[in-house]
Amino acid sequence: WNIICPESRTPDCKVSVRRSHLRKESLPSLGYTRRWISSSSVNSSLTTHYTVHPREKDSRWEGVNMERFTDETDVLIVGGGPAGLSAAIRLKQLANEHDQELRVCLVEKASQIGGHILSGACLEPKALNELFPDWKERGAPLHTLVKEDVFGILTKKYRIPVPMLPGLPMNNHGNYIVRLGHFVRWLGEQAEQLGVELYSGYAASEVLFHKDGSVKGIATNDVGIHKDGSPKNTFERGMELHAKVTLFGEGCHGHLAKQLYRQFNLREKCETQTYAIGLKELWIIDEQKWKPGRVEHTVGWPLDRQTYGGSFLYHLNEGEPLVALGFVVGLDYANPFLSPFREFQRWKHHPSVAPTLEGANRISYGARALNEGGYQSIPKLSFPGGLLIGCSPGFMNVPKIKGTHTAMKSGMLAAETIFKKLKDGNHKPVTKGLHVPEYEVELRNSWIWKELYSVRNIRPSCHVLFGVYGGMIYTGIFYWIFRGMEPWTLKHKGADHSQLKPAKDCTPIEYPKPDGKISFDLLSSVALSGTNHEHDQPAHLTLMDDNIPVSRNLAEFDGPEQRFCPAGVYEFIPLEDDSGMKLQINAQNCVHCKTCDIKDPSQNINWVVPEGGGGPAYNGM
Ligand SMILES: Cc1cc2nc3c(=O)[nH]c(=O)nc-3n(C[C@H](O)[C@H](O)[C@H](O)COP(=O)(O)OP(=O)(O)OC[C@H]3O[C@@H](n4cnc5c(N)ncnc54)[C@H](O)[C@@H]3O)c2cc1C
Ligand code: SF4
Repeated sequence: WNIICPESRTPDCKVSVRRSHLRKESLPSLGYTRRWISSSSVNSSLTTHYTVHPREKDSRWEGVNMERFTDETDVLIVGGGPAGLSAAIRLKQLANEHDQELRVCLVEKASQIGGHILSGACLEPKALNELFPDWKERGAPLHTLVKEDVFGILTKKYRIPVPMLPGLPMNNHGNYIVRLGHFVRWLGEQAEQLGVELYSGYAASEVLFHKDGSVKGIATNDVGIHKDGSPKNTFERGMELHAKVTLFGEGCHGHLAKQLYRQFNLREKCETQTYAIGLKELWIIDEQKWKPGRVEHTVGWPLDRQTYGGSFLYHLNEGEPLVALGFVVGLDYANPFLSPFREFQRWKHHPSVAPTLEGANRISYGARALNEGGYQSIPKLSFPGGLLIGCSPGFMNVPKIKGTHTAMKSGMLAAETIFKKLKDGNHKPVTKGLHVPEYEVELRNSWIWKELYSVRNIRPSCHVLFGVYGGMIYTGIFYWIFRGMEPWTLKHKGADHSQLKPAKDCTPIEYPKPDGKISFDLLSSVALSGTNHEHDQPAHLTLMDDNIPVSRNLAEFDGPEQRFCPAGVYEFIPLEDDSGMKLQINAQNCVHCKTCDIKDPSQNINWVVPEGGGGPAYNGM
C-alpha cells in the first residue's frame, strides 16, 4: 500500500502514520488515502515516476547500484536564470576583488544556458548597471532602447488609448527591449569568464539535508529509466553536489522550492503565491510596419473584466523586423472552459493587432508561468544551508510586468551577504549548512522592497469593484498620486487552483478556428518551441492519484488541464471499449511552464524534473 499524506500529497512525505491508523477504514477520516501498488498496476499506470512509486519497493530495481558520486563546492546555485547567474557573477567578482579562493557551481536544466528562459521582455537596467557598470563595452545584447510606449483598452472592435503618464508603473522610459534568453546567455559567458563552473543540461531533482536538518546541497536527476519506471541498461545515477550554502533560483514555482516551503515552513507568515500564465511568439513582420523601440500593452478584449490579463507587443531592433508579442492571463480565472492559448490566438485578430501580422511569419512560440503575489506573498527567504532568490520566491513587480531587475538584485544581495559571512573568520556556524538570515535584512533595506511595497495593492485591487478596470482606477488614485503610501494592504483572493467554478455553473467558450495565418493550433505552435524530451522515460508530470483527472477534474470541471496547458500535454480520450474516458499525458510536449502544477483544481499534479536537457529549446525568448 502506498499511503498518501494529506499535507504534502506525496507518498514520500516524512509525516509518520501510526500503525493502528493503517487500517483501511481509519485512513479517510484522517485525510489520508491509500493506494494498492503492485508491479502490474505500476506498469499500466499513468504515473510510473519513482517520486510516486518508490524504487525500494519495486523488484525491478533489486541489485541496481544506487550509489552517487559526490562533489563539494563552496556555493551551489540551482538555476541559470537572471537571479542565479547574477548571484554567481557577484560572488566571483567579490572573491576576485579580495583575492580569495571560492568555488561557485551552477546547475541549469536546459541543455544551453538561456534555452528555458521565456520572458517579454522590457528590461529595466537598474540591477545590470550595478552588476556591470561597463555592460555596453562588454557587449551586453541590449540593442533596443524604448522610444515609444503606448497603452490601450481593447473592446471587440476598438482600441481606446490610455495616456502613459510619467511615474505610472507601466511607463518604460529608459528601459530596453531584449530577447531575455540571449541576455541570460551573455550573463552565462560573463560568469564563465569570472570562473563560475556552469553545468547546463543538469537538473537538480532533489534537495539533500544534513543530519541536523540544514541543506547539504542537491542531487542531479538519474538518467536511463524506461517509461514504465524500470531501469534501462544505460541507467546512470545522478550525482550529489554538496555546498556550504545553496541558492535556489529555479524561477517561478520551482519544484525544489515547493519542498523547501514544506520542510522549513517558509510560507507560514505570508499569503499564498498567485500566478499568471504568459504565452509568447516571435514574428518577422513586413519592414514597412516595423517600428524599432515601440512598446504596446493592452487590457480588455478578449478577456472579460473579471479575468485579469493583457497583451504585450514589442518591436525589437536586432537587424531584422522582429516583434515579440504575447498574452498574459491571471491564473485566478474561474471559468474552466477558458483556454489561455486560444485567448491569445483570438487576441491577434483584433483590428488593432492583426494588420501588423498580416503577411508576416511566426518563428517561435512558448509559455511560462509568472508570479503575481508580489509583496504580500514573499515567503521567508533564508533557512539553514540555503536561500531563495529571484522569481522562485517571487519578486515580480506585477503592474510593471517586470521581474528581471529584481531577480538579478536579489541574487546579488544573496551573493554579498554570503561572501561577507564566509569571509568573516570569527563566524562560528551553528548548523552544518550555512544560515544567512542577513540576506533578508539586506533585501528589506534594498530598492526591491520599496518597489514591491509601493505597488502591493494594484493586483489585489482588481478583485474589488469593476475587475481589471477597478485596478486601473485604483492605480490612478493611489499609485500615481500617493505612490502606494496608503496605510492598508489589500489581500489576494486565495490560491489560484481553488478559484475554478464547476463546469455546470459556467458558460462554455466558443473559440474561432485558427486561420493558419495569424492564429494557429496548439501542436504547430509547440513545434516552434523546439521542445524535446527522451520519449522512453517516466512522465515527469506525476499524478498523486491516476484516477482523479477523470473522476474529479473531468466530471466536475470538464477537464481544465486540456485547456490551461499551453502545450497539449493533457488529453482526455475515449477508453478502448468506449465505456468512458481516460487521460493521456503527452509529456514530451511539456514546455516547463508549471501551469498545471499551479492550476490543477485537485492539486494532484506534481511537476518534477525530466531527464537533464529535456524541455524547450528557446532561442532568445
Ligand atoms: C510572459 C512573460 C513576460 C515577462 N515580461 C517581463 C518583462 O518585460 N520584463 C521583466 O523584467 N520581466 C518580465 N518577466 C519576468 C521575468 O522573466 C522573470 O522575472 C525573470 O526571468 C526571473 O528570473 P529568475 O532567474 O528568477 O528565473 P527564470 O528566468 O525562470 O530562470 C530560472 C532558471 O532555472 C532553471 N531551473 C529551474 N529549475 C531547475 C532545476 N531544478 N535544476 C536546474 N535548473 C533549473 C530554469 O531552466 C531557468 O533557466 C516576464 C515573464 C513572463 C513569463
Ligand atoms: S504539462 Fe504543465 S508544465 Fe508542461 S507545458 Fe503543460 S501546463 Fe506547462
